[in-house]
Amino acid sequence: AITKEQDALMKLIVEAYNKHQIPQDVTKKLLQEQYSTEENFLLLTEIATSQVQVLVEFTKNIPGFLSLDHEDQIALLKGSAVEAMFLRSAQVFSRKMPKGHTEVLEERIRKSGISEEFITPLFNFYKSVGELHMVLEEQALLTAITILTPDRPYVRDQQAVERLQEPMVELLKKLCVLQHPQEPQYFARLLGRLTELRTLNHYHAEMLTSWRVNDHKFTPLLCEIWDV
Ligand SMILES: Cc1cc(C(=O)O[C@@H]2C[C@H]3CC[C@]2(C)C3(C)C)ccc1N
Repeated sequence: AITKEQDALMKLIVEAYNKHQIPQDVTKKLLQEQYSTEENFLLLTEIATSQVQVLVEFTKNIPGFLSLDHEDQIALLKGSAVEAMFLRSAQVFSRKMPKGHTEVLEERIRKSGISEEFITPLFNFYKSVGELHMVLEEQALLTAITILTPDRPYVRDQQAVERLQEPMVELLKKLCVLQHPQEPQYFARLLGRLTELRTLNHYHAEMLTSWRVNDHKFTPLLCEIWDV
C-alpha cells in the first residue's frame, strides 16, 4: 500500500503538474489563425515556448530539485526538455483537448515545415501514449521521472539525481499495480514509453536544424534550452 510519505510526495507532484497549463489564448489561436505554413510555424513556436515555461515551473516544484547542484539543475532541464515536452503534449493531445482542437493541432503540425520523417514517429508516439489511458498521477510522476534522469549529459552528481528519481519510480510502480490490477505489465509499458521518447530526441534535433537552415525565427527561451 501507499505510505504516508509516498502519498505526500504524490500530492506535491500532481499539484505541481496541474499548477501550470498552456494559457488559453495560445490554444484558442489554434482554431482562429489561418492555415499558412508560416502561421502554423509561429503557432507551434508559441506552443513550444509556453510548454518550456510550464516545464520549468513544474520542475522547480519537484521536491528536492532546487536542492540539487545548480549546474546540474540546468543540465537536467536542458537534457529532458524535449522528452518532457513531447510527453506532456502527447498527454494533452490524447486527453484534454476539446473535440476538434486535436484535429486542428494535428493539421497545423503536419503543415508547419516539419519533415514527414519526423511527423510519423511523433504521431505514433502520441497514439501509443493515448492507448495507455494514463491517470493524472501517472502522467505527473512519469514526467518527473523523465526530468530526473541521472545520465543526462553534463550531470556531475548523478547519485543525487538517482536519490530523487528512485522514490518516484517506486511510487509509480505501486500506483500502476493499484490502478491497473488486471494488467501486471502496465508499469513496464509505461517505462517503455520513456525509451520511445528518447528516440524522438534525434528527430527533434533534425527538425530544429531544418527550420534553422530555412531561416525560421525561434524565441530566446527555445534558443537557450536547445542551444540553437
Ligand atoms: C524551436 C521550435 C520547436 C518547436 C517544437 O519542438 O514543437 C514541438 C513539436 C510538437 C510536439 C511538441 C511541440 C511543441 C509540438 C506540439 C509542435 C516548435 C517551434 C519552434 N520554433
